[in-house]
Parts: sequence; C-alpha cells; structure tokens
Amino acid sequence: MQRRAPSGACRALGSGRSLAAAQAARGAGPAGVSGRLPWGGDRRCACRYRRRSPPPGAVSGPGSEPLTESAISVTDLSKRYGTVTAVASLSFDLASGRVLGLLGGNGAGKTTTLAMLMGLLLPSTGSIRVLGEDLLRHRYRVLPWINFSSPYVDLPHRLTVYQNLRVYAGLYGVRHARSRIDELARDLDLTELLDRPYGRLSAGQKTRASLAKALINRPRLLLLDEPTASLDPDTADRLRTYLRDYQEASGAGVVLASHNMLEVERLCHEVIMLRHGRIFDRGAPADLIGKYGRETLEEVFLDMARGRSQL
Ligand SMILES: Nc1ncnc2c1ncn2[C@@H]1O[C@H](COP(=O)(O)OP(=O)(O)OP(=O)(O)O)[C@@H](O)[C@H]1O
Repeated sequence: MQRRAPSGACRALGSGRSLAAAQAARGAGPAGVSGRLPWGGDRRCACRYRRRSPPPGAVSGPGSEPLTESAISVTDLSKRYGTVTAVASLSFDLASGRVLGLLGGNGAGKTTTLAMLMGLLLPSTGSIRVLGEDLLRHRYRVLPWINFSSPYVDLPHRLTVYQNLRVYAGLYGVRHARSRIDELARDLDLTELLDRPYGRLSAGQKTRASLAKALINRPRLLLLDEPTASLDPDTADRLRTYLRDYQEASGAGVVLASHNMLEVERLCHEVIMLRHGRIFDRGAPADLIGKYGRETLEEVFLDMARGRSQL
C-alpha cells in the first residue's frame, strides 16, 4: 500500500516518532507549509494543528489540559442490551498520535463501542479514561477534547451547513469560529455548500460536513465511524490523506471503525478485531497479516469472519 509522503512539518511528526520527538518537533519550525490539498484546500490547514497545549481556538481554562499522553484507556468495557451482549470485556490503551482501527463484521460491536467512547451511550461495566480523565465521572471536562463523526448521528436537517458548524463551534467554545469554519470549508470542499440546508445534501456531502463538525474543535481524541462512507473513491482517498495529515500534525489519538480494509491498513497503527463483541485478535496490520500468513488485512478479516482462522 503506497502512502503519500507527509510534507514539510508533517514529516517531522511521522507516525514512527517517539512522543518526546513529536513534542520537540511540535515546538519548533514554521507554523505550516504552503501548498494546496488535492481538492483545492490549503495544505497549511493540517500542519496548523501542531500546538496541542492548548490548541488555538479550543476550550481553555481549568481542566482543559490533558493529564497524560494516553489518548484513551479502556478497561473491561461491556454493553448489554437486555439479553444481547453487544460488547464484552473490551480493554485497550491508545497513545496520543496513534490510530486504532476497530474491525469486525456486522453486529460485532464497533458502533456500540464508539458510542460509549463518545459518551453517547452508558457502558454496562468498565471504565474509559480520556487523556487521563475518567469520561464517566468527569464528562464535561473530557468532552471538549473529543469529537466524532458517525453516519448514525445526523446533524439538524433544517440548519444550513454553516449554521450547523456555528452551533457546534459554540458548543465547543471555539474562538474565531467564522475563520475556523471557513478553514474547514476550504479543506473539505464545503465552501459552496455552506448556505445549503444539511438535509438537502447528498450522502457524500453530508459525510464531509460531518467531518468538518468532527474537526471543529481540533479534537485530541477523534472517533470516526466509517469516515469515508458514501464518498467516491477519489474523494475518499483525499480525505484519508487529509485525516492522516491532521492526525500526524496534531498528535491526536484516533479510533476508527471501518469495513474498508485498505483504509484501515493505510491509516491504522494497530487494529482490534472484534467478533460477537469480544476481541478476537489485535496487533499492527502488518503483524496480523504475517501472523495469519496472508497478503492483505482483507484476507485476514475474511478468515476471521468465515471461521477459517487456524490461530
Ligand atoms: N439499541 C439496541 N438495542 C438492542 N440491541 C442492539 C442495539 N444496538 C445494537 N444492538 C446489538 O448490539 C450488537 C452490536 O451492534 P453494533 O451496531 O455495535 O455492531 P457493528 O459492529 O457496529 O455492526 P455494523 O458493522 O453492522 O454497523 C448487535 O447484535 C446489535 O443487534
């Protein structure tokens, strides 16, 4: 899988770096590099997220600083719906600056897991710590650091894209909201759509608007459920590049649920494979491919889904 070489400042924040090196790199160098994104956005957008403490425009004040470099730590997380166990005994740690993929067939528990991590769904058991804070006990301290995009969570249909983004900018306490919205609109090719009601957008346009909402507060933990759903292959590819640049430049932790194995191979440092709500296996994509003697993650996934795995 070919990956675009990150440019300028982003290269200094490459995925294999140590946290110390990343912090040193974030503290030095120009604010961004010039150049246009493939669909016309400004390349500086991704590299502008280099400062993390505090990021410009994000909520400030007591409690807004992360306590650790662990983006999220999940212990023994479970969710039961009546007699259905959607997620069982899920534990993982994700460091800031890393991308974790959640894989699994239909009904494996990916969306339920993400909904709990987003604070939208109360777990039956377990704990979730975001940047060192307990999400369940200190929800309002933690939520400003998080954002998410999910095809299952719609934005208000009657509001225009701009009004939607403005509302979320207000909720997250984003300073200079107008310029932040303009910046995201440029980056995500939404400028022409800002005055259109969200409900009248095409599926792919909604996905891009939802991603703009997900990035409005420059989240330190970004939760993405099928982030390229409904996008044409060209737009999806550009968006993956954009997300990769954002993640590398900001040092955010990202949890991504996707059925697109190429996307997972390209974006994720590690993956958790879920089956019936439980962890079936976990590891770096290349390690899992090697472990199962396969060529691609898709083949590993098919082995798991069809019960052909020898391990
Ligand atoms: N509100 C609910 N009430 C009852 N059961 C639910 C509810 N939401 C999800 N489930 C069940 O929980 C399990 C996990 O569902 P979930 O949506 O998390 O799976 P998923 O991995 O995201 O699937 P998909 O890939 O199809 O989106 C499934 O068995 C599903 O039927």
